[in-house]
Amino acid sequence: MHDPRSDHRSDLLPGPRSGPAAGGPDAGTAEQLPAAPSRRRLLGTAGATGLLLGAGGVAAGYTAGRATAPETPDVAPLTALGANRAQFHVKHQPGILQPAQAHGHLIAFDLAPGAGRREAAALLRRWSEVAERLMAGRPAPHQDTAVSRDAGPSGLTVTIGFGHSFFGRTGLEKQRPAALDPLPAFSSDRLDRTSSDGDLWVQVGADDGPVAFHALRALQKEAGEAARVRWHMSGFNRSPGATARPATARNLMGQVDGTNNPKPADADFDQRVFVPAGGEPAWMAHGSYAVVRRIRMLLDDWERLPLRDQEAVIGRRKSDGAPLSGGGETTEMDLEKLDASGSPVVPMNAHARITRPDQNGGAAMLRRPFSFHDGFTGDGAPDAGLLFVSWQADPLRGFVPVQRKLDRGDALSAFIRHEASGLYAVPGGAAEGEYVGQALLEG
Ligand SMILES: C=CC1=C(C)c2cc3[nH]c(cc4nc(cc5[nH]c(cc1n2)c(C)c5CCC(=O)O)C(CCC(=O)O)=C4C)c(C)c3C=C
Ligand SMILES: [Fe+2]
Repeated sequence: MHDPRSDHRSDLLPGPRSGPAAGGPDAGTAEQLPAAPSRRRLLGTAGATGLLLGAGGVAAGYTAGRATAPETPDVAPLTALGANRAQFHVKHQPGILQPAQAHGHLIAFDLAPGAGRREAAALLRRWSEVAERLMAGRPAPHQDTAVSRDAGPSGLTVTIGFGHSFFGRTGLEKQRPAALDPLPAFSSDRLDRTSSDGDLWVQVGADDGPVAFHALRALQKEAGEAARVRWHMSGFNRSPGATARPATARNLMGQVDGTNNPKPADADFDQRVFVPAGGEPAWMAHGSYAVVRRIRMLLDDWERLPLRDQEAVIGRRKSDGAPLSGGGETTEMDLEKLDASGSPVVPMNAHARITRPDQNGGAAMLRRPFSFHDGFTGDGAPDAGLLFVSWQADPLRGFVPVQRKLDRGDALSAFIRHEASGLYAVPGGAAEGEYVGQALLEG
């Protein structure tokens, strides 16, 4: 029997392409609502009972490999993209292990004055219901706007986390994880506090723009009187199918970005990314900590840089992401290799050299970013860059040591600016009949 709680790869969906998070072939087995031909059969014969997809038994509380048809039996058959469905009731919340989708929204809320633990619990219950329904391709529970109708779930994921300030507002200080202590200040920070932090954080991703917007709007409306939007950012990635073969994503500087992400098949993947079952605090079992940074790219400066210099900044070739020491994209970087003049082929301040776990006491994180573009500044420069989202079991053993190192001498830092920051505790997935964060709010 395949136990979804013993193997997080059962949480994974296959994207139509590989992504920085799931690492392509390592993305694991997947479930999809059937694409066009088999969906016809689904609608004709299996609609009420659902269709068994993929192998596997059911661990108590979590969804097995079973998907039910969206409640729109009159619509035309879905494409593979539209039919792609992530499960809500899984060990790790959706939106961590799946390849980053084409459309993303990051949104933070503050609890309204007077709202406390009771209101927060009711809100998390409502958000969980919205997420579960929309991720299954069903309408929102209240006054659905039809924005995503006909599109299927399109790989929609909703991920919910708690910021440092949430615990004071709800009288749950004793439950606040030490790992949520504010990030240290970094010398390169240029942070706008109004678009940083927040009591609650939600990540929405989908491979269809209206599907992502629909979910974002439904969640915002369900916040009702309990919480108000503090900040919102939207981002994007390449659309599934846009490249001829699954390829690691490129960022807006044109670099192949995500090559050396930890892979779910790595022996230490879980240990690096997720809080273990017996970890502290208990309500964070199977959860993870998300570091969010809005990093503006100074693209005018970057694009003026000759290709050779751009490659030296990262330590990898721009064409295919291969290390400057030779080989292909996935070849191990040779840090010792010298050129004819005796200098390291991969410069000492190259970003891909100094971010490596072996240069940072083993510190590692799963990067699952979105690009952003929010127009142009007064001088015509694009307000564009990376919505950097990293996932780790402990930020003090993931993001913090690496960012400290980058702060001291990263060749990339001349071309980027950290403009907003957040750190959130993202609990494990909700079991069937439960809501996200229930163990915290009712524990
Ligand atoms: C503190 C963590 C990191 C920040 C902030 C960060 C910003 C950032 N990175 C790129 C582009 C690339 N990063 C690459 C590798 C890489 N970056 C980090 C961490 C941060 N990056 C890590 C841990 C790694 C992997 C190191 C390793 O194990 O080898 C690469 C190379 C390809 C890859 O492995 O992904 C690129 C390219 C940008 C543009 C950016 C801010 C805008
Ligand atoms: Fe990086």
